[in-house]
Amino acid sequence: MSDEQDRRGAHARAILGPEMYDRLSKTRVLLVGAGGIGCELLKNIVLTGFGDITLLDLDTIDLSNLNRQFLFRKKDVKHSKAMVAARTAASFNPNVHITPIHANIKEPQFDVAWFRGFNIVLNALDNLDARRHVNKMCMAANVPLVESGTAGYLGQVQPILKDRSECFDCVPKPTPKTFPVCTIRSTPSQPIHCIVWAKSYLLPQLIGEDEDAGDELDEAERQGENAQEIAALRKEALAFKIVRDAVHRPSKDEESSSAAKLVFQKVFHSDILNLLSMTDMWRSRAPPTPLDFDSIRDGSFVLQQKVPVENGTRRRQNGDAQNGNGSASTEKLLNGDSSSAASTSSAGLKDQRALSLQDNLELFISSTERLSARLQAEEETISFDKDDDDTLDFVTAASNLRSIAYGIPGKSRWEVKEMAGNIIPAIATTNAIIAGLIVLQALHLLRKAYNSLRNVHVQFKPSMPLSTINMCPPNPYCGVCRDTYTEVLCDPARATLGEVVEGILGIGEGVDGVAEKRDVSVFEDKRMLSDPDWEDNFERTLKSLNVTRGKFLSIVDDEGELATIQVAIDILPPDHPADGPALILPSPLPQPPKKAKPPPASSTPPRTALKRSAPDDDVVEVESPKRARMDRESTPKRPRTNGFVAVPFTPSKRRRLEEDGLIIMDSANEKLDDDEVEIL
Ligand SMILES: Nc1ncnc2c1ncn2[C@@H]1O[C@H](COP(=O)(O)OP(=O)(O)OP(=O)(O)O)[C@@H](O)[C@H]1O
Ligand SMILES: [Zn+2]
Repeated sequence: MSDEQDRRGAHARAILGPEMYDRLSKTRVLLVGAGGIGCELLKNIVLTGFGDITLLDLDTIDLSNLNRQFLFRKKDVKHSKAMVAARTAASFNPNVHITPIHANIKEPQFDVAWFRGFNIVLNALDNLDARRHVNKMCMAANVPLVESGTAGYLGQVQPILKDRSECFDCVPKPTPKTFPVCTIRSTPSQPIHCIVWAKSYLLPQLIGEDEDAGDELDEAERQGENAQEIAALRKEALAFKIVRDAVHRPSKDEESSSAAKLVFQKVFHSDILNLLSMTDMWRSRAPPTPLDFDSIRDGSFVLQQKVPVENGTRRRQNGDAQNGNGSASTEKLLNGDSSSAASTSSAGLKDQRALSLQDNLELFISSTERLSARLQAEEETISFDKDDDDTLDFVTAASNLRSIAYGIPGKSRWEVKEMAGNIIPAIATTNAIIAGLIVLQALHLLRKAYNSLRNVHVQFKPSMPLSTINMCPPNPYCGVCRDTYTEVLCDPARATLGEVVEGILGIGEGVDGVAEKRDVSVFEDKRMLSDPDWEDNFERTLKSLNVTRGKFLSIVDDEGELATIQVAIDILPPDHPADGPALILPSPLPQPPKKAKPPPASSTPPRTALKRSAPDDDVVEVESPKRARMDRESTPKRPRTNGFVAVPFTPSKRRRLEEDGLIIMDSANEKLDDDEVEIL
């Protein structure tokens, strides 16, 4: 060791002890995420002396990151986070080797074998999906993981070690705020309902990936779904196609606001008139008011209903603070006096300014025109991004217009950004504290000092900012870490599903001590690929079933006696002869233990556990003809809507809305599950 190296590491060596310090220089660590926590953590592990760091992030640097992601400078904006962070941090300690990767951790090349190449994984992510994925890969590869997260002043660090501690999925995560779709679709009563509508329903349908519903409806008709419903869906799909086409290809001759006008008249006028015709719906709630494009523009529009006044911006917006005349001024302002709104709020930032009805209409027109121009230029579809001004303006304007129609207070662009983007202001200090705690837990894991491991929480309590919880053993019903993990090396273009499944179960030719055939179902994620009475896919190659490198086949015991086997699909070694076998099975074959008996009916197992392993899980995606068969046989028919929602959703729309956290209720009387929150 050089003299400089010696001096540089003197403190870390004294604190960690020479043995641990020397080990760290050879420790291979994967750090996933180079954002708020990731930057702090990279600095920590570089200075502590972790010698071999792989840093992975999919994103590029945004201006808004610079206030806390201190490894980045203004000149780095739009460059890869992983690359820039690695370059900056490398200069802190020349003894450390950092490999930056600009990619999504879910990509297939980051398979189980790749994960196994690390001694420890540190998560510095910001979303559930990626966290779950890394957790599962670490369970499969049996690599210790430190999971972390912050939200404003709150933070959490969770060390995870297979078979010794709870994994990330042992405890079900609370579902993010959810809203019954009928509330979003027809009966909003809060600003957030209108924001969700604009962001998750209108915007995707207008400029997003909403595919042509025609084929889906044809299929639904063939499967005998209610004809009246299908007809209503077709009519609605056609009406929307006209406005969608207008935005994608506005006609050159007409005035430039014509596409925006078409959309406006459909969603804020015709659709509202339609809803009003369902008189039952408005017996116990205030009916909405249809808006009118031309009369709002020329200032002659008169809004019949009063919009309730909310504190803060709304009060200023309505001019009440100035003239103290509540409802009269509300009406005047909503009907178009935008100049007064602008002048009364001139003290605030532009984005915090309250918007009048006319302001919102103008913003709606201009943002629709901007989005339309982008669609005609090079972008095929555009999705919501809080940092994309055009989509944010559109959602701001559309949600406010809807709010006005329903007599709900409006929101400033600033507030819409916060609500639509689910933004909790990031606090640099919380990230720094959490990053320090991650290193402490990582050191316990590397030292195998398992009794010292703790879940640590940073809390908003000045008298006790940190609290710790002793490690809990895994949840015996967890559908992730209680599974048995194994791996096959194969050429997915040649290996068949049957060869893999029967090979893993020890059935068939060439296997010593032929095993008794067990009844199993096979899944890839939530797609069912076979069950004991339906093995048609056994002849098909993995590739043809889209089961490729990085994915898992789940072999589920139909009796529910044995743990599920998760088979990771990996590629053949590079020196494998081209004419060699298409499949290398693990040796010894996995021996799944007996599954823990489910708890009594009153204490239902965690939702996530059920979601992962239950063979009768809902199958939603239809990806192959085989799957269509599966869907027909096992998915109960959707009950008829009772007229509460004017037009039901096509299956793909339902799926997307559900992914956005919306619960689709087929009837107004349907009850939400315990872990779902209805925002009233
Ligand atoms: N699947 C993934 N693969 C790789 N990196 C990911 C993945 N998902 C999220 N990340 C990265 O994790 C990091 C999380 O950091 P952070 O929470 O500070 O988010 P941010 O996007 O930098 O900031 P903000 O969301 O507050 O604007 C981000 O840099 C993000 O790109
Ligand atoms: Zn678990």
